[in-house]
Amino acid sequence: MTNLIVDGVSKVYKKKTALHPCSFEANEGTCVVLCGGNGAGKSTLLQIIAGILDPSSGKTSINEQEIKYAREKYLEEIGFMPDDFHAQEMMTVEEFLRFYGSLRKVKSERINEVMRLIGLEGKKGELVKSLSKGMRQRLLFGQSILARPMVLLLDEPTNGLDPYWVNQFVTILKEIKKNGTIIVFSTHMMDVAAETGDTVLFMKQGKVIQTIQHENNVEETTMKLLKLHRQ
Ligand SMILES: Nc1ncnc2c1ncn2[C@@H]1O[C@H](COP(=O)(O)OP(=O)(O)OP(=O)(O)O)[C@@H](O)[C@H]1O
Repeated sequence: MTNLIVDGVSKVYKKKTALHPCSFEANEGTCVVLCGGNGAGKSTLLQIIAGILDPSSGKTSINEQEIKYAREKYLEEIGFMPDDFHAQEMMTVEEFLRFYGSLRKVKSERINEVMRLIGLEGKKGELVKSLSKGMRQRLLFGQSILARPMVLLLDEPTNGLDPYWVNQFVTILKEIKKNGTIIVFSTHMMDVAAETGDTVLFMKQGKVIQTIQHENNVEETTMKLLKLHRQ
């Protein structure tokens, strides 16, 4: 059974603490959502789990493989969607997916399947730089799921999506969860958090101030989260 353990990870930049020690566990087929206002520490935590940032303390492991001792094995299990593009603006949509697919030996059929799933088949010859914000988000999301990772990490995947694609995104996540993947993602959309999260971690100033175990009442969870935002 796949299992992700985040054990006391923190991040300090010079004198600033971006993330206080944070711990949680997630099992196969479950979703942990990170909520909280700007600067709460969500991206920092995701980047540490993704192996992009080194924590100042603590450790993360997937199936008992700790990143520090089995980096390659650990990273093989991860799909990561960053919050924006960094360098691939001059690739076409198809080139972008094929490039990332080749890094993980993804078959051509899977690349076409993902292109259809994210609704960008008709845009496959267009340059990334010419895409709208929502289309870019869909492409970044597509890249993260290409290799059907065991652990899927998504930084603000709903940013810029129109209501149709927010809905599609929720449907796709539920399917991915059914296949056993562990999902951890951040969002400012409380209803999406309540709809998809088995656990919601509400963060403020680098600390998890509340952990909500979602028990199928989407409205109640949404209201709880909105209340926390107002505090
Ligand atoms: N490279 C860095 N150097 C110094 N401080 C940083 C650095 N990166 C992030 N921070 C600080 O760490 C804190 C947490 O930032 P983070 O990006 O993790 O928040 P977030 O919850 O993802 O916010 P948002 O919702 O705005 O994306 C912020 O106060 C931010 O200014």
